[in-house]
Amino acid sequence: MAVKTFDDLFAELTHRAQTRPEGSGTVAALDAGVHSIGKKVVEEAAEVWMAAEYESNEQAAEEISQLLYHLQVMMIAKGISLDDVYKHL
Ligand SMILES: N=c1c2ncn([C@@H]3O[C@H](COP(=O)(O)OP(=O)(O)OP(=O)(O)O)[C@@H](O)[C@H]3O)c2ncn1[C@@H]1O[C@H](COP(=O)(O)O)[C@@H](O)[C@H]1O
Repeated sequence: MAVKTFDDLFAELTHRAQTRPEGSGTVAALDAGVHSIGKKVVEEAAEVWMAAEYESNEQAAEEISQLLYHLQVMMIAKGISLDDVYKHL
């Protein structure tokens, strides 16, 4: 099976937001709102930092994946598209 890319995850989360399947953590996070998502972004960013300093690269990579997930949830909550972000890269 091919690995999931950043764009694949964004498409998946956008679909979750539109279809609102029961039990989706993404739907729950979106319903909780920007303030709550923002706290998760900061929490995961701190976990990335700590894992990078004190844990293995594998553990750091996992924390980075979680940070990317929460950043995408924030983008969807705010109506920010991939292109809105990419144009600044
Ligand atoms: N990639 C992720 C992903 N990365 C991180 N997370 C969430 O981010 C949180 C990470 O939390 P931690 O590991 O720090 O553990 P924690 O602090 O104890 O977690 P909480 O108590 O805060 O929930 C968890 O709540 C995870 O559910 C993710 N949740 C979902 N996805 C993917 O998003 C897609 C949609 O998921 P659902 O909306 O849940 O169906 C699926 O492909 C999932 O694999």
